[in-house]
Amino acid sequence: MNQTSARGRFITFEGIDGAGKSSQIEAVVSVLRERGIAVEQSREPGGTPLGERLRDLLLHEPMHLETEAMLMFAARREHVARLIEPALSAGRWVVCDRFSDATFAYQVGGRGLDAAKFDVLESWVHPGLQPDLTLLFDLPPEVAASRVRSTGVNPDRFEREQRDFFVRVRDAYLERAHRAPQRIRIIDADRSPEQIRAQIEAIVAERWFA
Ligand SMILES: Nc1ncnc2c1ncn2[C@@H]1O[C@H](COP(=O)(O)OP(=O)(O)OP(=O)(O)O)[C@@H](O)[C@H]1O
Ligand SMILES: Cc1cn([C@H]2C[C@H](O)[C@@H](COP(=O)(O)O)O2)c(=O)[nH]c1=O
Repeated sequence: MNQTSARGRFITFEGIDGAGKSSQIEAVVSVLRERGIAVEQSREPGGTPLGERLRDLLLHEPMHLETEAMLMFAARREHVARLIEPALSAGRWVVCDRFSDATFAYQVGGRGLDAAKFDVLESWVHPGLQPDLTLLFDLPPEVAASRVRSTGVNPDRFEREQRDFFVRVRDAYLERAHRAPQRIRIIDADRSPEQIRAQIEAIVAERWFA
């Protein structure tokens, strides 16, 4: 490991299912690599062999809501220890599809679990670690749902939730963004992929390459 390299940056993408994060993540990773930056692309739940096994359970296996919440954090513990921290410490950037904001949006906002418990889990699992930048893809749940349907892929446990659930998840994300406006940038995701990509590239350039 290069002891003198500066710590890498941690960028996360968030939003309700079908918001359009996946293709834009690829674009950001390409832009960073073109600038010569070493980037790890990852996702949650997942990102490690064990995390991916937990992901499979989380997305497909019926379970108690608190089991779901704790498995999200178990997968995250593994991810932080094995991928995120080693990469950032070695100067590599990490671009990740979802992180703890998703737990506050889905498990607290969507499922109605107690936020205080997650504050404790967060400070246990990743004390002092927050993304440097979070891009929150915001759009009406009905638009997102129609995008999910149009993929033709069998919906998972979360994608099968009803509109009310996604309204609560969206509201929780927006409330979190309003409390941390420097870190969480809201992207109007109900636009063309080209418009969204241009805005994201401008945000990244302004933050680090101006
Ligand atoms: N800006 C856009 N306008 C219209 N359709 C889009 C847009 N962005 C993505 N899509 C389409 O919507 C669908 C969902 O997109 P994508 O998989 O990128 O979303 P996501 O946020 O990663 O969803 P999930 O969190 O459920 O994995 C795909 O079929 C994709 O082609
Ligand atoms: C990290 C995290 C994720 N979720 C949910 C949100 C999504 O429905 C799925 C992951 O699927 P994606 O299509 O790859 O986005 O998991 C959650 O409920 N809580 C979390 O902390």
